[in-house]
Amino acid sequence: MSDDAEGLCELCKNSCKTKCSKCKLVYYCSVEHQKEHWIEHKEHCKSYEIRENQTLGKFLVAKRDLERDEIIFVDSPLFFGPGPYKIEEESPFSCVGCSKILLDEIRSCPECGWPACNFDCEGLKSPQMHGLECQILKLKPRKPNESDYDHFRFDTLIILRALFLQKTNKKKWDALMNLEDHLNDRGPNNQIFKIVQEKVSFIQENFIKPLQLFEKENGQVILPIVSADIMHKIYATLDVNATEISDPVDLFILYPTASLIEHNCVPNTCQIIDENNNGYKVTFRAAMPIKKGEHITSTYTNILWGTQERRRHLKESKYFSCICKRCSDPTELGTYFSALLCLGSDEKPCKGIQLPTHPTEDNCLWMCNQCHIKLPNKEIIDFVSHLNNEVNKELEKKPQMEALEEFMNKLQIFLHPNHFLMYSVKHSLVQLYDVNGDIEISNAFLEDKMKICNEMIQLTKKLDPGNARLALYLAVLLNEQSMAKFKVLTRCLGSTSEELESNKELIQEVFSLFEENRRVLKYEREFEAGSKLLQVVESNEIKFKNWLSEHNVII
Ligand SMILES: C[S@@+](CC[C@H](N)C(=O)[O-])C[C@H]1O[C@@H](n2cnc3c(N)ncnc32)[C@H](O)[C@@H]1O
Repeated sequence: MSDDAEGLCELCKNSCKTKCSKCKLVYYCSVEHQKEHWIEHKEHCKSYEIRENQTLGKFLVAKRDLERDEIIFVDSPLFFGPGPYKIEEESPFSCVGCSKILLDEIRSCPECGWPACNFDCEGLKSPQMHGLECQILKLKPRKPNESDYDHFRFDTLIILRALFLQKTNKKKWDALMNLEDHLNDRGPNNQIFKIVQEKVSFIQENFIKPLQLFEKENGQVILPIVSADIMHKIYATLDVNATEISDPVDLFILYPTASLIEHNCVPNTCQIIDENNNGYKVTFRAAMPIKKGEHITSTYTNILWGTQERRRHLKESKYFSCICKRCSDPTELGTYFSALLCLGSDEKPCKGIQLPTHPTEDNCLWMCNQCHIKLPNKEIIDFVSHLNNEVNKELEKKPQMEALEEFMNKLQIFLHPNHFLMYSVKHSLVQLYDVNGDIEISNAFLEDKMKICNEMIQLTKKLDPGNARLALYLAVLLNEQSMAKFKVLTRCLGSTSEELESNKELIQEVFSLFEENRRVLKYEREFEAGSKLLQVVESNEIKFKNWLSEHNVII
């Protein structure tokens, strides 16, 4: 890449203008000099660097300004496998070789007998998948009356795959051993330690003991390090660092570089995992411009939860207290995503807003911004958790529009219109406000729909300005808004071309919404839900264009 700046060629130190196109940080006077210098430069050819401090441990920082959408890095897994906690007797088995769900005929690995999609599935031989663990699995005798689910313990596979790294890839093993594990936070008395201990005992009894017997009989050591401690460490490392995917299969994937990215409740990167025969490589892109020196962040929690819920989840699962800008601000960056309405008292009714006084302090008081009445945190937590259950129950019923509207009206007595529970109800509701159905709808109805869509669009953009996590949510809203505005056009205008011409602004707005939606779905289109939604958006756009041309509107 060339720009106006000049620098010295990394090899010959002559002045030149061409930069390394990958890291864009160093200059080369010629392709030859770049090639010659590659072995030395390779290690540093990155647009980020790893730093470390007391609070965060290791983290990534931009070495130069990064543009929105720019790829920051592509990471290959250290290893991956079925989730280590899941044993669901009702769910179908997946192939031990390629992880494909086995819905039809179940075949078996010819060596160990574990479920497989086909005898010649490539994953059965692959050392990253089943190739190595097979030699241990086949040593486990099947007990009389043991059910398939008790015998084929898919939850243990990922631990065996991790243990094999000590043998097959020292660099990956060292990387695994060096990741944060928070083992000190998982003392013998806590719940997670007990759950893991049960699994470790199972692995030791059923796989390690037979393995060690085999090793003794054959005078060879297959796996030198197999202690309970090392297994606890692997479980803990997975809990803190692994990326979980559930579609199309449930997998835990551990990445060496992605594991170092720090958490932020407003992430500045988005990640895409390539699930198509590419060994689950992950690509991290800048979701917004990132300035040189800024931290590169991702999110470990659900950004559609309120601050209390996110912080509790992070504390329990990742062992740290988030103090990001969103968590530190009682209004959550002006979104009021956790705000409640103050009811005041019989004598003094109040229409103020209840907010946490110090959101990053556990158990802080909540205070009304008008009457200043204070409420204990516990009371708020219990109340919101009760409402949360009610919302889940209501949405599970897949209610009709009127029922959901009634439910929302009850909720809005207590909750700020932007509260996260209102968000999930309204997001469902706007999709039920059907503008193209058989029932004739009123103008007021259309106005309501557009108002809610607009508020929700603005709110979603504030919560996730880079579309790093909420692209699908935003795309649904943009689509609903475009269809509502389209309906308005068909309504408020007659069918003469002059009348339509006079409403060019609205036509332009509909086009802008379609265009924005295609941008928002740019990366989501790779996945089933995103590609389906994009098809809907594109077909709506065609309908709109056809309608315009039927009415002789020149765009
Ligand atoms: C996936 S690891 C990230 C890499 C880790 N910092 C390391 O040194 O290996 C997650 C851990 O990093 C730390 N961490 C990440 N984001 C943080 C944040 N925003 N505030 C405090 N600690 C954070 C926590 O210890 C967390 O459990």
